[in-house]
Amino acid sequence: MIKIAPSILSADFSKLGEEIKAVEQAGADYIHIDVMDGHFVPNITLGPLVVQAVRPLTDLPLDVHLMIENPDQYIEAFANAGADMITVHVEASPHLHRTIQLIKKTGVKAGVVLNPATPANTIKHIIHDIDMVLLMTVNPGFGGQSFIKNVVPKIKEVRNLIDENKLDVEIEVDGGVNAETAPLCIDAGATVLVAGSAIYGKDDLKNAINAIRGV
Ligand SMILES: O=C(CO)[C@H](O)[C@H](O)COP(=O)(O)O
Ligand SMILES: [Fe+2]
Repeated sequence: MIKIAPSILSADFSKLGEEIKAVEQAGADYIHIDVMDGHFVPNITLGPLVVQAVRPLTDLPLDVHLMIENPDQYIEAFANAGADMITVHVEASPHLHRTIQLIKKTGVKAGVVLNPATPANTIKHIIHDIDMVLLMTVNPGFGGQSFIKNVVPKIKEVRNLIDENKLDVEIEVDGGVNAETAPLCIDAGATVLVAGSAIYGKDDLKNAINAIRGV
């Protein structure tokens, strides 16, 4: 079954609690939280305090996507705030193995994110150590951008890498995912789909989630 992770980046922050409960009731599997620092990406969003505030509002796993420089410095704070999985960008983590070990030491699931232009082979030597690969299908920094189709063959490459090694690693796709682009990701081997504008931009959240899931 394909999992859907609504991105709260597209939610109305003035009523974040209601927005999170609404997607949980509409069938979401994870809550995707986009952390941006204004350095690694040209936008600033939220930090551990918001994750801590969200934690008691839902039973769903909190999927924290760190788009920040020096992720090692903040991993413990996000884990303590209630993250269930933390993903870090390959491009922001020069000592990726160490960073993954730091995440695992806190007891949360660890994932690695690749920007659209970053090749699949950058995770070849870390794939045995992680729970999730997050493939960006937009350049990170903003919601509401268009899906970059040229990333689809990379989803297949990562799927092959995982299957060849008989690993239980999720492939998550993030950026421009909607009812039209989701089937491309699913056919290529993705198991978790992040969507912000294609869910929070719609009146009927349940229909929006089902349409992306392909139900
Ligand atoms: O990481 C992200 C942007 O950097 C967001 O998760 C992503 O953009 C979701 O928004 P949308 O579905 O509207 O593209
Ligand atoms: Fe994200």
